[in-house]
Order: sequence, then structure tokens, then C-alpha cells
Amino acid sequence: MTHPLVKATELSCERDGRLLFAHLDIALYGGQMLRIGGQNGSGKSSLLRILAGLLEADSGQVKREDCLWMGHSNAVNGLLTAEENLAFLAALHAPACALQIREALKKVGLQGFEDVPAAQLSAGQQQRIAQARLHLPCPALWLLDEPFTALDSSNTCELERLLVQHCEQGGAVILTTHHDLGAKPAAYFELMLAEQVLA
Ligand SMILES: Nc1ncnc2c1ncn2[C@@H]1O[C@H](COP(=O)(O)OP(=O)(O)OP(=O)(O)O)[C@@H](O)[C@H]1O
Repeated sequence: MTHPLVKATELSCERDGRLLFAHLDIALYGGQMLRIGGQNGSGKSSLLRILAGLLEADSGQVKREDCLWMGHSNAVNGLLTAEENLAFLAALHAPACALQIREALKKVGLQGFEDVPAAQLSAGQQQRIAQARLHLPCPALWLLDEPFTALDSSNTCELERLLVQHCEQGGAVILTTHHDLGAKPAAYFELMLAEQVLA
């Protein structure tokens, strides 16, 4: 193994007077997947946001490579078409040409919807626009917050397959999900957050 794509040391986080986690160490290498689990409000999204650099921990350190972030809200703009949205999201990492964008939309089943404003698409279709980013050139480390929300069973299976393939090709995935994964890479780990209350 070389160096980890993300390494967190001694992380602690408290929100609204509640200790969510403390002294947490995480190191994830290429080829590995980590699922962060736990009940609603246990701190899964908070931890993922800290790993992505979107939220500051109360203590501890995070070192990581560039990452692809997909949050709870899919960052899709209802006024833009599916194609325009994906072009915008792709450009956060590497600009993609029109052909690549159309191919990626096709891979998530949005062929024929390229020119439709996202506001006129269903929640699952909007989620699939965001998911299409995973079919374009992007960083090796993927941080995904509840990526299966609003996806039907066939798209759920397809996304699971894609995540496994990404790990098998040397990428790494950290995700939060309440969904039981049907497909996992060989190097699969789970971190369950438990609710803790400050004394
Ligand atoms: N913006 C915020 N400001 C203050 N507290 C917050 C904020 N967002 C979340 N919290 C608190 O942090 C705690 C953990 O929230 P978080 O969203 O990390 O949990 P979660 O495990 O991802 O929950 P869920 O499964 O419902 O998505 C909750 O008690 C919540 O009230």
C-alpha cells in the first residue's frame, strides 16, 4: 500500500451540545470502501463533511487528496437542463466535452432527457444527473452522502456496481447510507456511529 487517500486523526465533533464522536481515526487507501452507519442524527453527514473539508472538527486533523463530493442535496439547478447541469458539475474537476456528457447521461438512463430543465425531472432523475458525474473523469476519492436516496432498485444496483468497480480500479469510496449494500468490494469496512450525550 502507498499513502492513504484520506487520513483522519483523533477527530472529535460536538453539535448542539451533543458529542457525536471523539478520538476517531480513519485511513482509507485506494481499493477500499468505508460505509459510515448509525441512526438518524448520530453524526454520519457531519463526519463525512469534516472529511470533505466542508465542516470543521472540534479537534483532530484530516489530510486528504482531492475528492469528489456528493452531498444530501444533489446540487442540481432546476433552471438548467440535464446536460448543462452535468457540464457544470463535471467542470468542478475536469471539463468534459458534449459527447462525454451525453454518454454519461446515457449511462444513467437519461438518454432523451438531455435538454429537459432539471426542474421538470423527477427526484430520482435529478439524483441520476448527479450520479452521472461518476462516469466522467474525476478524483480517485469519492465522498458520497446517502447516494441511493430516490433511486429505484435498478439504478441502486447500477450505482452499487459502479462503486465496486471504482474500488477495484484503485479508487476509494466513503459513503453514508441506511441502505444494505448488495455489492461490496473485497476491501469493505463499516464504521457505526453511536449516539453519545455530553455529561
Ligand atoms: N447545521 C447544523 N447546525 C447545528 N447542528 C446540526 C447541523 N446539522 C446537523 N446538526 C446536528 O448534528 C447532529 C448530527 O447530524 P448529522 O446530519 O450529522 O446526522 P446523520 O447521522 O447524518 O443523520 P441522518 O441519518 O438523519 O442523515 C444532529 O443532532 C443535528 O441536530
